[in-house]
Amino acid sequence: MGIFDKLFGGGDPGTVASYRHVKIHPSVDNGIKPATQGFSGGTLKCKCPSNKVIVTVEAQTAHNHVCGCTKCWKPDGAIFSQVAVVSRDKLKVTENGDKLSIVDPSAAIQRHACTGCGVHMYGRIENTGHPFHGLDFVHTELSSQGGWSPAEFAAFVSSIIESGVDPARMDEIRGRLRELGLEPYDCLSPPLMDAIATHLAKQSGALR
Ligand SMILES: N[C@@H](CCC(=O)N[C@@H](CS)C(=O)NCC(=O)O)C(=O)O
Ligand SMILES: [Zn+2]
Ligand SMILES: [Zn+2]
Repeated sequence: MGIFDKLFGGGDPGTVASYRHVKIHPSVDNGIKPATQGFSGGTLKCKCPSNKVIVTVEAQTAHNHVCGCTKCWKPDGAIFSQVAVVSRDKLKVTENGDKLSIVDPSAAIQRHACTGCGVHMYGRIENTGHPFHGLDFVHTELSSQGGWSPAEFAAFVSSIIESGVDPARMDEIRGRLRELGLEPYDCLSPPLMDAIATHLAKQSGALR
C-alpha cells in the first residue's frame, strides 16, 4: 500500500479485514468473558511450582484494560499486559509474601514481583498526591476464579514498539483491538485521562 492509500483509506472497499490471527493477550484472544454479577473477589497465585505467593482480593476489580507499556507484567508471548484496579484496603498478601520484591522503587506504581517466577502480584502507589493513590493494580488472570471484570479498552498501545514489536504491525494490532471492542489509546482512556487532569488541576488551583 502506498503512502497515499495509507493516509486516505485506499484499498478494496469490498474487503472487510479480519484480524483474528493477531494475538493480544490470552485473556482476550478467544473472546472476552463478561463479569459475573455479584462477584466479590478471589485469590491471585504466582507461577512458582511450590510455595506460591498468594494475594487475596476481597472485591470485584474495575477499569480492567490491556496495557502495552514496557513496565507492566505480561505472560510469556503476550504483547500486552492485562491490568485492573482495586481499592488497596481490599488487597492482602496471604501466603509467601517474603518472596516479593519491588521491581522499581522509584516508579509511581511499585510493582511487587515474585522473586521465584517473576510474576507481578500487585502494583501499589505510595505517593499520596498521585491521582490514583488508594488503588492497587492487579492481573486477574492469575486467579483460577471466573467472574472478574473484563478488559474494556487498550492503553499505551504505541508503547508496544518499545518492547520490540515491528511498527509495521500497528495497523493490524489496532484493528484486532477494535474487533475485540478494546478501543486503542496511546495513553489511558479519555475518562481516566480526564480524571487525572481534574485531580492535577485541583492540586494546582486551576480548578476549584
Ligand atoms: N512508553 C512507556 C510508558 C510507561 C508508562 O507510562 N506506563 C503507564 C501505564 S502502566 C504508567 O502509568 N506507568 C506508571 C509506572 O509505571 O509507575 C513504556 O512503555 O515504558
Ligand atoms: Zn512465584
Ligand atoms: Zn502499563
